[in-house]
Amino acid sequence: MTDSFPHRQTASESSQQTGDLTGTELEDVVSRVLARARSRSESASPTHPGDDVPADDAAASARPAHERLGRARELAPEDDAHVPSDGDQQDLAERHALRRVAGLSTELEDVTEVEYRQLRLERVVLAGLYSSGTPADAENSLRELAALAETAGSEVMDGMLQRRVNPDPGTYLGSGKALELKDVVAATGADTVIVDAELAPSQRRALEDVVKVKVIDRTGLILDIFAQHAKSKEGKAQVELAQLEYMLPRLRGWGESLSRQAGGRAASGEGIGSRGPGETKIELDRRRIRQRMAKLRREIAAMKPARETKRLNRKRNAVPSVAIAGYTNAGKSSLLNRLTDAGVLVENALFATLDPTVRKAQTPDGIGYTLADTVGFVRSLPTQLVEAFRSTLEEVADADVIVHVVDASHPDPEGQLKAVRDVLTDVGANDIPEIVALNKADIADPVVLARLRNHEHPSVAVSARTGEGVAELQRLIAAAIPRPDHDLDLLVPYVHGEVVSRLHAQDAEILSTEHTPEGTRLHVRVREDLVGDLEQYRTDRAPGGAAAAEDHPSA
Ligand SMILES: Nc1nc2c(ncn2[C@@H]2O[C@H](COP(=O)(O)OP(=O)(O)OP(=O)(O)O)[C@@H](O)[C@H]2O)c(=O)[nH]1
Ligand SMILES: [Mg+2]
Repeated sequence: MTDSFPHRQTASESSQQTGDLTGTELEDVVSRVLARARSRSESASPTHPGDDVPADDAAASARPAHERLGRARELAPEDDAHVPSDGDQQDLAERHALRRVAGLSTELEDVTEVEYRQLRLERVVLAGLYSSGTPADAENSLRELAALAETAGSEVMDGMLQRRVNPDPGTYLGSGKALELKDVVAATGADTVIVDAELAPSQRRALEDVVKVKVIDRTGLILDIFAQHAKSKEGKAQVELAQLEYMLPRLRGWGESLSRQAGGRAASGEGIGSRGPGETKIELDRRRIRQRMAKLRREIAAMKPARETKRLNRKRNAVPSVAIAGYTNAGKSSLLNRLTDAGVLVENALFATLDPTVRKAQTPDGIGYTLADTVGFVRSLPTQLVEAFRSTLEEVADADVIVHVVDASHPDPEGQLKAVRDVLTDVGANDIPEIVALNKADIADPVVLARLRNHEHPSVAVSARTGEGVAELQRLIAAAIPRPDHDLDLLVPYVHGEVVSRLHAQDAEILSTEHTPEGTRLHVRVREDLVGDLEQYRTDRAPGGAAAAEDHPSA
């Protein structure tokens, strides 16, 4: 049917005129990107798109690895099996129990709800441009977009890439490609197009006018995922703020497509949705959005002190802090679970973690430290989100050591390393000592692992799944965290036995212990904050310290 359209040229014609990929190149890329979507629609699963784990994936893992790589995934080419070290994945059950059901809401309570409803995704077609990079780069980016779309709960029907030096200022894609996209949309029955870029509001509108379905961009999609996943009060507020910020300049466009959706009813002026927002309404909405944003900013600012206090407390007690950072789906939460038995949510989805967890951990020689899980990073993380999550990311900026987790089985681990480092630089965390954990070593290509190990120092190949390399990672962490550095000789009278137990509990390195008639003699290394408390027991600097201790027994 599409062949009858004059703009559908043969591959070679079109590549001469618009600089598209050649026919085979394009076929190649798209077929690889969409292999999974296709295999899924062939299996014609009657269930909800999000519930398709069993049959499909079992079949996929039975196929040879090179075929499985064709899955439209940044996601692992694997089932979602959990290993015991993942702990109880209660959050996962909860998340899966709550699925979106489209089109249920009928009444709009306030303007923000309009936007949320606008973003509800179902069957989507992806579209991207590639200018300077290789086809492989473009393919990776489109794969990632497919994974993001799936994480947001939609089904990817098809994808298109156009080779073009600069985006079309009007419709982003060239006008011919835009029409072609319209055909693909019609042929697949898609209701949404997702563009792999941040579109200017006018581009989004113009493209929407061509393809006749809703168009959203990468930023809108990521914001949508964050909105679905945020759980804590602060996380929710931050995401809403980012969404509103993103929406504000685009308000007019949303309003228009909304009134278009209302269709005939709007024209005949009856019933719900008939009052398409006119200019005045939009002005009003803008003001309400600004007010809401101001309120959210105040709320977030008010939540900050609690976090700050906690962090300062940790600093005061000088417990070393380690932050786990890395690209989304790299296995950060899995690794945290491995290192601490935390039972943090692990999911083969992008941005599973939005509410960072801080856990206690210990080096093999018993030095305590905190280990913080963080929000995953992604290429071109929307600036609105970097802003909104700055306080979360500050947790990283404040760490003594960063464990940078990379998915070594990913097609472009170097690109992920760079994307993460860009954000780290953004939040001022670039000079913190970094340990690179090359995760998923169980399924990674040994050649890639070797290449990464050569370039990244210090680095270690690990598998959160099998536990391989985790002991080595623990050793690297132990070597990197600040150690207690005050060397003291103590004599603690037996009546003050609690001091000795406190030393054991409090991250002191106890180098020697000797029981003498006067009390316990210890040679220890402690952190600054303990030195004052121990002054009265010191035999190295304060001669007669033991006697002093008798005079002023500590509480
Ligand atoms: N084969 C293999 N899979 C792993 C390994 N580590 C994690 N995974 C899988 O990778 C997926 C993502 O793991 P998570 O721990 O949720 O990743 P994350 O970095 O916390 O992801 P976000 O929170 O979404 O940013 C899950 O399906 C894990 O089971 C590993 O060492 N080997
Ligand atoms: Mg996580």
